[in-house]
Amino acid sequence: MPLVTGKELVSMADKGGYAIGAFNVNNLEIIKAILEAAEEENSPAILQASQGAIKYAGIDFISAMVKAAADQTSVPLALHLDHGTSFDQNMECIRKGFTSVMFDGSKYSLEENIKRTREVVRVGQATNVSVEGELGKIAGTEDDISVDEKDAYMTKPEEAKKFVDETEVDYLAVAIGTAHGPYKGEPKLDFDRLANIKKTTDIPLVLHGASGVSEDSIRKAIELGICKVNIDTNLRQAFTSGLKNVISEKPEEYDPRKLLGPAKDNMKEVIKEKMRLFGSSGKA
Ligand SMILES: O=C(CO)COP(=O)(O)O
Ligand SMILES: O=C[C@H](O)COP(=O)(O)O
Ligand SMILES: [Zn+2]
Ligand SMILES: [Zn+2]
Repeated sequence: MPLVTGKELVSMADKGGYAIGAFNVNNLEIIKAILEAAEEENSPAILQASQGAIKYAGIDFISAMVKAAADQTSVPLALHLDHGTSFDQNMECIRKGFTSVMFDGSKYSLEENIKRTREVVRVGQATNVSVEGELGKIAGTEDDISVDEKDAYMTKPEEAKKFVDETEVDYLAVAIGTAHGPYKGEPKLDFDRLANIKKTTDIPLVLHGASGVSEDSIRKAIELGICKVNIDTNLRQAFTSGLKNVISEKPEEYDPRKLLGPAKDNMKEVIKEKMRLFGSSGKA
């Protein structure tokens, strides 16, 4: 079926008490892994393109591949821009068929973030494309942030209310203790903060940096209002370990399809596990 909006999927999850997996895509094999997982689990899914994906594959290529893939699929899928950096990039993605975008204004002051995010939301509302905003800073695990800084980076519930009211974003990415990339230990999430943000904003919330967060913490975060869970690192790890295995088992193999196929299948299994954990399996 044709791509659906992100809001359609995420709002249903919000009402149903589950979350939609938003998986980062960079190439054909990753797109296929998500598609096959979604079909086999009868699950909706969001495919998202990061800044790195745009540099690697390009907006046109990603958009064409994902649209073609969705047309062959019987479950609802959305195509989302992950951590969009500028108004222009958001507009290009809207023009090229993305059904959801993100303006990440987390590096700006609250007022500036509101102003810039609002501009994107206005176009999103006019074109029926969903918009995600980010408040608080979701850093990388390698960013070496002190405990004090961590606290300052977290999303403040009262600011979240103002941000959501004034921008009218469809969903909000919150900083509650997760970070992008592989964790050294187990991250501790600030569940009280999450519950407060949900209470004051009452909109679908997004968890970034969810790879490596324990299953219990993910379940609890979903119970408290997370409706979109972003996963990239765990997919990369699954693909690469699958690839390494097949290369070591068949060192003479020279056909890329015979190396990338098993890597894709390994990634697919991880995606299916995530769909079951998020509760989106059977919800297509
Ligand atoms: O938040 C993400 C993409 O926006 C993904 O984070 P991870 O790579 O930590 O899973
Ligand atoms: O948001 C972070 C994602 O893991 C994407 O990272 P990337 O820009 O290296 O593709
Ligand atoms: Zn960010
Ligand atoms: Zn992210």
